Amino acid sequence: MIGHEDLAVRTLGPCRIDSPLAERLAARETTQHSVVEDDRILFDDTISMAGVRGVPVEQLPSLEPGGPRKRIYFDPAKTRVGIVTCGGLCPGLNDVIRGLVLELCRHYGVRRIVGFRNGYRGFIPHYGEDVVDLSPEVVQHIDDEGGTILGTSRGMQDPEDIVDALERLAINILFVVGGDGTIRGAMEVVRVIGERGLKIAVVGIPKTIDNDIPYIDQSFGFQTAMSEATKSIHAASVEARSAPGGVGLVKLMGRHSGFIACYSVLAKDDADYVLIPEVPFALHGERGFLEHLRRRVEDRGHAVVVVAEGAGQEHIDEHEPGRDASGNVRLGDVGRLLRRLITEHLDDAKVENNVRYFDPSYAIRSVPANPYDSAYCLRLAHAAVHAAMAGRTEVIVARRRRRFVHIPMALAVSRRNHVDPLGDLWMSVLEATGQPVRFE
Ligand SMILES: Nc1ncnc2c1ncn2[C@@H]1O[C@H](COP(=O)(O)OP(=O)(O)OP(=O)(O)O)[C@@H](O)[C@H]1O
Ligand SMILES: O=P(O)(O)OC[C@H]1O[C@](O)(CO)[C@@H](O)[C@@H]1O
Ligand SMILES: [Mg+2]
Repeated sequence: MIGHEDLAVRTLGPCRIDSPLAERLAARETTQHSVVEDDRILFDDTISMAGVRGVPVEQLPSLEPGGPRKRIYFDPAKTRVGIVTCGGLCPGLNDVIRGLVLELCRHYGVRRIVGFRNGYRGFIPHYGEDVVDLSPEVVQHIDDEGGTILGTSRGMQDPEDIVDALERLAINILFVVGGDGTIRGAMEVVRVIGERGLKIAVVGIPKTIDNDIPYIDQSFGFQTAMSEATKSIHAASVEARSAPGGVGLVKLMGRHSGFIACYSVLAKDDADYVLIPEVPFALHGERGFLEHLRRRVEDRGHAVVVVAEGAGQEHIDEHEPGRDASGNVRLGDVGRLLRRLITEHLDDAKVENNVRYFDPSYAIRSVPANPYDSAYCLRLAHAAVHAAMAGRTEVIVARRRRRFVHIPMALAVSRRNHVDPLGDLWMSVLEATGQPVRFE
C-alpha cells in the first residue's frame, strides 16, 4: 500500500527568493479548482480505501500540489536550464518544449536555456551533438509540427557523462521529457548529482502514447494519438462493410498497455473485437477468438478487429524476443499473425472472406498535438517550471484526478499503468463491441 514515504518530494533547499509570480498568488486559496502550496491532495479517492488506513484525515497519504510558489529556490537571473526529450515520439513534445521556454523566460525571467539533441546521447561528447539555444523566438511556432525539434533517441548512456555535461554547461535545472526509461535515466542522473554534492534540479514531464505511466490521469499526446487511430478503424470498417466476408483488422501501438486500442474503439464504436495485452485470449477451439469471429462474419457479413501490438504475444512461437537499444522487449507481429490465421480459419470453414489489414504504426504518434493536448502540454510545462524553480527534484509533474501534483520519480516507475480487466474501461469496451468477457 502506498504510504507517506512513497509520496515525499525532494527539494534542493529552502525557498528564500521572492517569486516574480508572488503578486498574482496573493489572493489564492484552496477551492474546488485550486490547491495552495501548503495544502495537500489526498491520495485515496474512496471512503473505503481511506477507511482501511484507520488514521485521522491529516495522516492520510497525500501528494504535494503542483503550481507556483510565492518563494522560490533558484535566482532566475542566474539560472541556466537544460531540456531533453527521450524515447519514442509522442504528439505534444514541441508544445512542452515551447511551454517550458515561454514560462521560464516570460514569467520568471530566466534567460539561458539550452536544448540537448537526440535524447540522453546529446550529453555525451563522442556523439558530437551541439546544444540548441532556446528562446521565445525559436520556440514560438514549433507546436505546429509533430515530433520534437530537439530530436530523441533510445539507448543507454552513462549518467556520469551526463552530469559532466551539466557541470560543464553550469546547468541548474534539467527538464527531462520522456517515458519510464527516461525517468529511470533521470533517477541515475539525480544519484550522480547527489554523489557530487551539486544543486541541480531534475524535473520530468511524463510522455508516453501508450499511457502506461501510473498514478496520472492520462499522458499528454494520448488523446491526439488515439484520435489518429480512429481514422484507421473507420477505414477498416468501411472496407469490411464493402466486401463479402469483409474483415477489417487494425493493429495499434501499445506495448504493454492497450489504452489506445480501447479508447479509439470507444470513440469510433465500429469494432467487434478488441484484443489487448492485459487480457489473454485463446485463438482456437469452440470458445476461441477465431471461431467467434467466424460466426460473427457469417451472421453479419463482416467484422472489425482492433489489436494492440503487445496482445497475444504468447501465440507467436517463431519470434525471437530481442531487445531494443534501451532494453525494451521487441514484440512479435501479432497483426500479421492474426491476418494469416483469420484468413486460414475462414478459408478452412469455407466462409468467403476478404481480410484487410491496417497498421498505422508511427502515423498516430508523429502528428502535432490536437488543441486539447496542446493546452494540456502547456499546463504541464508551467507546472514543471514552477516545481523546478522552487527547487523540487527527482519528481515528475502530473495531472491526477484533475489536480496538478508532484509525483516522486521512484513512484512513477514503480509499476506500469494497465487497462484493468475488472475496471470500468474494459467493461465499456465489452459493452461497445459485444465480444465475450474471455476467449478461452
Ligand atoms: N533502466 C534504465 N536505467 C537508466 N536509464 C534508462 C533506463 N531505461 C532507459 N533509460 C534511458 O532513457 C532513454 C529513453 O528510454 P526508452 O527508450 O525506454 O524510452 P521511454 O522514455 O521509456 O519512452 P517510451 O514511452 O517511448 O518507451 C534511453 O535512451 C536511456 O538513455
Ligand atoms: O520508436 P520505436 O523504437 O520503434 O518504438 C515503438 C514503441 O514506442 C511506443 O510508441 C512507446 O513510445 C510504443 O507504443 C511502441 O511499441
Ligand atoms: Mg518506455
